[in-house]
Amino acid sequence: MTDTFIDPRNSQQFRFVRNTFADGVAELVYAFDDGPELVERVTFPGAPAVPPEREAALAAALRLLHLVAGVSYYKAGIPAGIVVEGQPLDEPTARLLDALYLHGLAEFAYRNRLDLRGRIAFPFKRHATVPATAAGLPPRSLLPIGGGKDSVVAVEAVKSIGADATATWVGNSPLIAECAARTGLPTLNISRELAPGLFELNRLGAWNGHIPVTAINSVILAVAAILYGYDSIVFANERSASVATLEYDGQEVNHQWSKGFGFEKSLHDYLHTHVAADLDYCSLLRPWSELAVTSAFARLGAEYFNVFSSCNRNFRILGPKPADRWCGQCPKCHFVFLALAPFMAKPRLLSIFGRNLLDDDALAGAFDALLEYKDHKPFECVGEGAEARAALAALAERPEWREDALVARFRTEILPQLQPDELGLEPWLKPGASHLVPQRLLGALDALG
Ligand SMILES: CC(=O)N[C@H]1[C@@H](OP(=O)(O)OP(=O)(O)OC[C@H]2O[C@@H](n3ccc(=O)[nH]c3=O)[C@H](O)[C@@H]2O)O[C@H](CO)[C@@H](O)[C@@H]1O[C@H](C)C(=O)N[C@@H](C)C(=O)N[C@@H](CCC(=O)O)C(=O)O
Ligand SMILES: Nc1ncnc2c1ncn2[C@@H]1O[C@H](COP(=O)(O)OP(=O)(O)OP(=O)(O)O)[C@@H](O)[C@H]1O
Repeated sequence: MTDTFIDPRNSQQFRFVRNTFADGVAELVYAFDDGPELVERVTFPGAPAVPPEREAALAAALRLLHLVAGVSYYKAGIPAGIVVEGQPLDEPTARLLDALYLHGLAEFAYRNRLDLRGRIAFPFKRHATVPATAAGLPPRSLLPIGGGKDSVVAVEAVKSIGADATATWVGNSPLIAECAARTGLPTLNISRELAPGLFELNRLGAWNGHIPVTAINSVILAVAAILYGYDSIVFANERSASVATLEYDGQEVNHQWSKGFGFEKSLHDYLHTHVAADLDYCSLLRPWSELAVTSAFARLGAEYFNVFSSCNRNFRILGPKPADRWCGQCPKCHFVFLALAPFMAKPRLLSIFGRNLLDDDALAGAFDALLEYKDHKPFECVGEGAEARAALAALAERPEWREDALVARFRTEILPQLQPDELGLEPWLKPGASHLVPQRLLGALDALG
């Protein structure tokens, strides 16, 4: 092993070296060729010793975490070779990872003009895997909190049926901590420290870009569920997250790929067969569009209006964070402002954002992209173009909004080009059929209807 980093774009192999777990700290170790080790640490506070019937599940969840979290490091070099030290993977594990790395890095590949098709192939040995058994997990849920409207809506729905649940988040965001405290639920904060070597590799000119962070958070929560004893992990990923940002050269690029239903179903099934038969993974908001979620948030979220934020710039590890909770400049701020506007009193919305984003001519291009007018949807966690158009069409009819610069522009320039029967708000408020919410929590799903 050498001790100096070189540009990983010249490497031949990405190696999953080992993972260890002691005193509540998981160490996930990677390397390019025989270069320095990259060590990510995830700390589970006050982790108890697991009972014997959960040991196999914990080992399987930690191994999966090692494999999934590797995507942050693999992307730095994308070498042709992938080596997994230790016990060979079985075919279903390799397939899960192939899909995650290919689709979860699709935006990264598109923006760096790379083609990862045919390049990512996790090695596996064909052998029969003994299916995971039940780990004796008690009936309580981990509710991930992201600081924004989606998790608030899911939390309030779960609270409404009195289910036993813990508000959980990964990382050290004070904003998320404040939202979690506001839920009134018990809380669990898991720390995650990326390998410092990744930033050194970035300085050396490594490939860089977006990664499927929800997949990583999901598997961190799977480890937590086994460790602390929870039978379900209940995310707040809406239906709209499954819709691609753009398509090119016969493939879809979805900024939110690991928030989509395809990944949810794959991980749900994998956890049952390979980790613990009694561990459920689902998204409570899966049947709902972004507009249905903002409508529910306007109804259920008043307690959070002065603490929540959907602006992802708050959650940077390195880059500058906004002075206020909403930067007002990113697509996420623009979309959430627009999606809340039909459901919230205008003065309330302006007090949350500090200004009227729809009365700012300079933002015309930004809102056009949200509408998929002259541009594709931005690479951000935003709803479908059609729901953005429905929201603006609704505002165009409201006296308090219709004269604001961008609403007036929409009325005169864009609306005449659209089909009136495709602009209704109501269809967006109806649930879709697909979800994986377990029986015990179905009442929470009903609470949103
Ligand atoms: C907060 C954020 O949006 N960050 C994205 C941004 O990174 P930036 O350089 O501006 O800041 P940092 O977050 O401090 O990242 C520093 C470097 O570390 C890499 N990195 C970070 C976390 C991680 O888990 N793995 C990593 O490798 C990162 O690449 C930087 O080099 O731009 C980056 C490049 O496009 C994005 O990768 C950063 O995104 C974060 C991983 C992140 O947490 N983003 C979520 C807010 C996010 O995008 N969520 C999506 C869900 C996507 C999914 O499929 O799960 C969403 O809400 O739609
Ligand atoms: N740091 C985190 N730790 C654990 N879960 C997270 C974290 N960040 C986001 N999540 C979860 O990932 C899912 C997607 O995040 P997303 O940012 O869309 O949700 P949100 O912050 O609740 O709402 P918004 O769309 O308003 O930002 C949600 O279930 C959220 O709780």
